[in-house]
Amino acid sequence: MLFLTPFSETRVLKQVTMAVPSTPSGSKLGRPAPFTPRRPLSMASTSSTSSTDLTARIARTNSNSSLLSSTHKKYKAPLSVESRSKNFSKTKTVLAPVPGTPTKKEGTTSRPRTPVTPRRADSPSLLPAASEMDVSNVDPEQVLVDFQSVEPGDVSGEIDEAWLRAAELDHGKEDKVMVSIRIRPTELTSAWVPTLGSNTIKLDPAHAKNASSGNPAAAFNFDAILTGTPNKPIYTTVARSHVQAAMEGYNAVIFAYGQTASGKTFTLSGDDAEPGIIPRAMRDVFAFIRRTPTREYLLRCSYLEIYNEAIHDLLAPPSMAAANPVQIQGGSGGDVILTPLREEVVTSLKGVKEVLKRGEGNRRTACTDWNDRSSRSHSVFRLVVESRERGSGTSSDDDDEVQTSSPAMNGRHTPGLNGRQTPGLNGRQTPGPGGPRLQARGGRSVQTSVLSLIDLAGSEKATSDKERTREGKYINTSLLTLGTVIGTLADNAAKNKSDHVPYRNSKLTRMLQPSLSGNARISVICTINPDVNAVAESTSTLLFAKRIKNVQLHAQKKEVVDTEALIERYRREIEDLKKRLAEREAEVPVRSRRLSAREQVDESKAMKDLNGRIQQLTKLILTSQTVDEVKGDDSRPASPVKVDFDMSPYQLQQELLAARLQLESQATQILSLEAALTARPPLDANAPESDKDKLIAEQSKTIRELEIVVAGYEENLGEPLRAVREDVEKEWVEKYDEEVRKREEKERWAEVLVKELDKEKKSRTKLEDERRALTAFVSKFDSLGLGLTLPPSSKLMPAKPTPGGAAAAFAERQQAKQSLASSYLANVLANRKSEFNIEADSPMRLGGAELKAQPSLLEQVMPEEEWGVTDMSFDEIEVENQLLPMSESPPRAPAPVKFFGVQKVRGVLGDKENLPSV
Ligand SMILES: Nc1ncnc2c1ncn2[C@@H]1O[C@H](COP(=O)(O)OP(=O)(O)OP(=O)(O)O)[C@@H](O)[C@H]1O
Repeated sequence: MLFLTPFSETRVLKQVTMAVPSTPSGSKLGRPAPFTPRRPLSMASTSSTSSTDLTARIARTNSNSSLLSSTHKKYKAPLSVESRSKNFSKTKTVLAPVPGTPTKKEGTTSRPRTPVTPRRADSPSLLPAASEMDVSNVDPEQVLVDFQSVEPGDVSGEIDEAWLRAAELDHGKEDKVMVSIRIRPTELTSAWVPTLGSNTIKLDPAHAKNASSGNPAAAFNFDAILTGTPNKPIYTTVARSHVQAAMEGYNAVIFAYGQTASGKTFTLSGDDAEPGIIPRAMRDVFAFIRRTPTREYLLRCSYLEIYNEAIHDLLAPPSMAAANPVQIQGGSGGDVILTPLREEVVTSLKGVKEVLKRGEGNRRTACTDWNDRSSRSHSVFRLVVESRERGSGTSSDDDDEVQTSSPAMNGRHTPGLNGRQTPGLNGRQTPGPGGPRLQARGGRSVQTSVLSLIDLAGSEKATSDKERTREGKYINTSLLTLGTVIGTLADNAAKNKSDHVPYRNSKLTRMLQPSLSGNARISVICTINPDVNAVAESTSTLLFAKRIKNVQLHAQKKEVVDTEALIERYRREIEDLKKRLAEREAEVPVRSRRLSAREQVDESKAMKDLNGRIQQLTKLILTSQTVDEVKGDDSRPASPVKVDFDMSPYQLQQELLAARLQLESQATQILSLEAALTARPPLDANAPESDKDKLIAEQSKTIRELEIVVAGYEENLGEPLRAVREDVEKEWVEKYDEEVRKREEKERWAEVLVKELDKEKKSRTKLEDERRALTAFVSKFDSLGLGLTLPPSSKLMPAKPTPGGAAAAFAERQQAKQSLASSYLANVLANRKSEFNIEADSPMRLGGAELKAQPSLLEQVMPEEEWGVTDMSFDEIEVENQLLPMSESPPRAPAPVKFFGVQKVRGVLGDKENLPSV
């Protein structure tokens, strides 16, 4: 059995590496993997080892293995001569030195620089550009594995039936992470004291001073404390039950955690002599299939590594892997999708070995101060297990039968054998995440689970090599994040909290998110180096182990059912139930006579249950059909792998949108149905027809009564109220119209008035100007001694001039004229008022008092001194008044006065100078 690089190859590599230490690509094989000096290559290479030494070491190894937990006390290490010599035939130390004791090679100031093993250059034999077993190139139906196809040689000959039964009971028992400690054997003094019976480990008090953290005296308790070199007891104790769980449909994760050189890779991968958990798990997978004749399996492997926070596909050709680093995407239901990640279908143990060998060859390892072949990356080997009940071979299980009986599939479901094509393959080399899957069909559901086997890179102190130090930083950071995530999860579980878990802080934790969140069975093997100089690191590892023990799990099986078959099953059940119900109902009259009251109640309850179940199934059918309608041609609802990855992003978006709309309309439909259900009359669905008729009659009666009430209201109460309302409305409409009319009139009146006032203002201004001119003229006239006074009663007497007489006459005449104008205006206003029908008490009233309240310019009498005259001939006033055209508006009245006055003066003066022009 070869899972790792054959020794012969390693030896060649050793020579090449040592000859050309600084040119990794100088190897003919293109794989300058560093030689592990402490690992003997073969018996021939251990000539310095005496047979006495060898015997002693074998004895010690066996005693180590006896330190296993009680479950495996009787384990007998099956070490081959080769493996014994490999592990224990060194001249001085068997094991690699550990951190804290980096025994650098004597006489060398620095060890030969050993770069990290580059990704292997393409070797045609090992790295086909595209594997034929790549899942994108095969029809899943043609590569199924079942109990008949498993080669007898692929099955472990060491299966212990008793243990298997125990494992079956054990693997799903607890919703806790299984945590085991493996102490690497040492020839030096061990700082740790394991108590295997109670599965505890504590620090030897003599070395307590070396502990940097925690309580040095505290004993740690775990699920198993493991010692020794043999890997088989390790596998059976920490991994087998989880492998079994994965085969039964649960996700399972097994990982090794510990400081560098503590034995993680040895535990996971092992070597030829001591195959580790991965090869043993693969053997067990086929053993499980062989003893499960009821199911058929599709097995897909992937292998990746996380190096310096980048994910590399170890199964892809290096050039392709380097160009396309694997990305993590969020999938449905909290899953993560790794893409592009090659998955290879395996049908035999040989196939798995090839895949493992290829992946191992591409891993990055390097010589560090503590480990000659230290893993510089976290490696994850994943086996996706899809299984389905085997068809019985009857026509109902055949694909063709399913096709004809499943219209919803529209012929697009994966066909079976006979050379039919898996849809979407068509030579595609890079399928979407996961590629084609096993289809649920013929009523046979598909279970899917993932078994992840993880070899973490080891935590370490700074090394003497810059490149290694850089890697170490990435390694330590991601391990630190893992610790934080575990710590938070444990804390959340212990205190019933839901604090944010920083999964996204590293690729490792992001990838492990679905498992760490609980949907997986997890087994952790914490490896420790018992050397006294590594106490601090070992304590840290034990504290991590303690924390992860508290993480709560709740792994669920993932099963995809064939909806068509399910619906058919429901339909059959409904038919059956209806038949039973009808039979019971037919018996009711006869039986009810025989049954007691109590029995009758039970009988009715039983019938109610039957009816309830029928309804439930009908609902399930409706739901399933709706899902199928949404998916169109899909037989696997709720499975993300049904997306056609050939579709453009736009098409996908359209599909998504359509699905969302469909969902929304369904949600609305559900709401309205629920509302209808709530509003439904409270009649039991099982009630006899007579009860239903009674209820309907009652409701009809109620409706009629309500109708009468409504009609009565109309007749008795409604009509008078309506009449009153109409009267009131009519009355108020009239009043309202009247008010509107009045208001409009008043507005018109106001407009006229404003115009009149405007006119008056203009004429007054004009008059004022004239008056000033005349005043000036009269004053001048008087100053010349030409003023005259007319005797009050004698019209015939000639005028006798007196000083200031003209001014006085003028003032008098002006006053008379003003009073005349005022009375004229009052007349006009009064006429207009009656014309516009303005009431005496109307607020719009502008004539009379209001008009007087606003003193007219005509009424403002010029002060006496301005005029300079106080007297004016009555005749003149009279004449002047006679000349006033009463029919005209007042502003025009002063014009003749002015004209008269000036003419008269001119007549007297005979067109003398200084008369103002007008
Ligand atoms: N239980 C064991 N019995 C015998 N040899 C062991 C055991 N554990 C580890 N070794 C040896 O110790 C050396 C270092 O082990 P390994 O490479 O597995 O350590 P590691 O923890 O994976 O280190 P790193 O993190 O640096 O990769 C190897 O030579 C391995 O063979």
